[in-house]
Amino acid sequence: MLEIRDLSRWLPQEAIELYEGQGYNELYPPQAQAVERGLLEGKNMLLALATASGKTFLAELAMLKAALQSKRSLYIVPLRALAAEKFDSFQRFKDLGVSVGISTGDFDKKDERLGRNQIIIATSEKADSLMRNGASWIRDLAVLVIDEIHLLNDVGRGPTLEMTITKLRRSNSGLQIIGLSATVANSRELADWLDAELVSSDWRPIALKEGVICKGRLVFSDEERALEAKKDEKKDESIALVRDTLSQDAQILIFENSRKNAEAAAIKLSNLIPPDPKAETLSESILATGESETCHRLASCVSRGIAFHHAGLLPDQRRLVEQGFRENRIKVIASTPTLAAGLNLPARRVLIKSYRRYEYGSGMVPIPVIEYRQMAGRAGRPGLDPYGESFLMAKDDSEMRNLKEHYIDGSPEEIWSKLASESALRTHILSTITAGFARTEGELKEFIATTFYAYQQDPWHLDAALEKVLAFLSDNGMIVDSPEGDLTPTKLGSLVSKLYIDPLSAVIMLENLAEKGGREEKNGKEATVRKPTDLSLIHLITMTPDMALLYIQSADGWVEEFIDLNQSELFNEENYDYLLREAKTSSMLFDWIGEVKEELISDRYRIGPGDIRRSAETAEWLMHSLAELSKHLDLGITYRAEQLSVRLHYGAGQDLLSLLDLKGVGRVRARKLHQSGITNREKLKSTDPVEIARLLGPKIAEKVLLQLAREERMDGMRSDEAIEGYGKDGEEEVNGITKNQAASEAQPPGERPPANKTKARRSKQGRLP
Ligand SMILES: Nc1ncnc2c1ncn2[C@@H]1O[C@H](COP(=O)(O)OP(=O)(O)OP(=O)(O)O)[C@@H](O)[C@H]1O
Repeated sequence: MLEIRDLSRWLPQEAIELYEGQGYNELYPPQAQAVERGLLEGKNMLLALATASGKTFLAELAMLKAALQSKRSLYIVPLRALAAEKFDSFQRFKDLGVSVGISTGDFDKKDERLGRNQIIIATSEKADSLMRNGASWIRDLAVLVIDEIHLLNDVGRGPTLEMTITKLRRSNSGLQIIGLSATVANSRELADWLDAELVSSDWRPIALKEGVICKGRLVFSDEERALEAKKDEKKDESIALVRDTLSQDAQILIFENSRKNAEAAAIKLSNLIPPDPKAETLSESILATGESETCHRLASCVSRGIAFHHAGLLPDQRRLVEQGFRENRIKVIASTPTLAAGLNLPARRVLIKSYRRYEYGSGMVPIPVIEYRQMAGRAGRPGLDPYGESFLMAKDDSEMRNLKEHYIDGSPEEIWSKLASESALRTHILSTITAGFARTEGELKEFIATTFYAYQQDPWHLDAALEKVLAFLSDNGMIVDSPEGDLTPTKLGSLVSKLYIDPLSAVIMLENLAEKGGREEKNGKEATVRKPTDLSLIHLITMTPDMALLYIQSADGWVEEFIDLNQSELFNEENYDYLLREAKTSSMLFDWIGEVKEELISDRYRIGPGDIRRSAETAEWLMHSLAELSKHLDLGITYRAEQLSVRLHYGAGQDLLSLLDLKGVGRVRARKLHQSGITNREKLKSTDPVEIARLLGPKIAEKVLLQLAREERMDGMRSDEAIEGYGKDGEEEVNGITKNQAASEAQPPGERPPANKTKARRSKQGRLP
């Protein structure tokens, strides 16, 4: 047994007291094992432990020890929501004099200042982009923590994570790597790749009883209980389970396999429970986040202590639901599996309503055991529950036996590197070359040989793909590939890598712009050479593999009409199915910048407000990239594309641009000012503060006036940082428009709906090398 105070060998008394103050007395057995195996002596560690078994605490110890020796740590997480959760949690280290930074935003920034912190939290995409953009501190790390490292197995996120780890290991000598993982079948292999000690265990601080609900029974391996169901609950036993849970004054998380089912389940359950005064204020806070139908539905459920949770919600809405559940104001959450991915949100009970999930191209498929465990492992709140219970649902005894055998008694799967995909290689090979990790083909192969992919399987599989990717990069002017095997990045290659876009996206943008301009000559016809319109530029970015497109549904007949009407503004897309999806997505983005109300967009395109924001963020980032490409290649659309990028950020019209980057003034308030004749900043500065307060309300008005006063003072002496990257070609300064500084949360590709699918479709179009 190892007590917290025994850690004084490595950590100062204040750190020990901080944990003791939180109620920690002794280390959990796997934690003690990790310390005994050298966690605090700089050893690399792979901690393959059960959900909620205290992995983060071990990472904290290693990072604190480094910080107190003035060394820096990087903590990589898969999701922005998780980054925010860790950032909030690590704030308590401030009392020890340890500063914590977070970076999840713009992909083409160096974020040099972040290096002043001793602990830095970033998503894997952001860490990758920081390396591409040459942040110096990222080559001076003592500890690297990789949360959810088993995501190396994920087609979307895995390759970026794998390349980021490989590069960080190469550029930081003496780096201590700590991988936090779910239990996986080949954890030994992963540990060996990392040169790490393996601590693997199923130990949990709270016992977990795993069962199956079948025909009115709760069946566990050692006992069986009857589930009391009312007559009308026989068809849906989940209702009986929720009622039973609520009668014990406990909370339950229900995992559904689609957003629709999650919402339907919450609505159905909320009809069973009377309004709860404790949840009323929370419901009001949710209503204040938006006006969409989804928001109203959520607020109505929450008023009865029930919620749904999925990626179609706005981040604020998700946060309120999570917080409400932690504070026990919400008793039931019906969620898609997003909630299982690492958020610290335990409940007494977990119900996995369907073990099947829809997968594009394969139909309904059973979820992996790893995923089942992540969901089931949310059951049981340390210190609060005597034990946790999780349930699967079976329609008959045979299904029950299968579920028991496969999920409850079965072993988790192995994880496999997903690096070999051509689209992943295209972007990562370019960044490997531009960031100086490989200057020749030989060095590139040597670099690849240090990846998890090469550790698991013979890298010759990669050779053919590598050749193709190098040919693509060289044919498209991103690298110079000499006959001697030297690989030199071009200016274009470096720019594309720094912008953090798929090289194929850049090629699609550049080829289409060139074609449009040259159409007259190319076809030998009397066609007018048109200047791309705003819609053209929006369509152009939706043609790239970096943009996740909306799907076409049966009610979308209008999209064909949209295409016919706007034919002259759309670029040439050979595949009609893609054209339909691109047109639908472009139309949605066009509505967004045309200030169409969010709830109308939600209804028209049948997407959640969270989806609108995510699409807009991705579009903003791609449009900014287009502007940068234009700036460097003199394409003549820099100014327009940059303005469009800002409009995509705010979802607002061109005429509001000079008002939009005032903090607290969104598109609605900016329009209000504009309609009252205050059409720009100068006019705002000369408006009577009383009038501003009347239009914006006193609080926002005060904020705005303060900003204006600060601006006056700063006039003429804007800091270099504030205008970084701007005014380089003179264009940007025409209207005094400043950089959209608020656009700091561009969407990491890993959080978009499966980019690999969008990428795959491009190869079908024959655009790949
Ligand atoms: N030794 C300990 N004594 C008391 N509480 C602890 C101890 N270690 C961790 N905890 C608490 O247990 C909870 C779960 O810990 P933690 O979040 O570190 O688990 P995890 O394994 O990282 O979870 P996840 O699988 O969700 O990533 C936290 O509330 C944490 O404060």
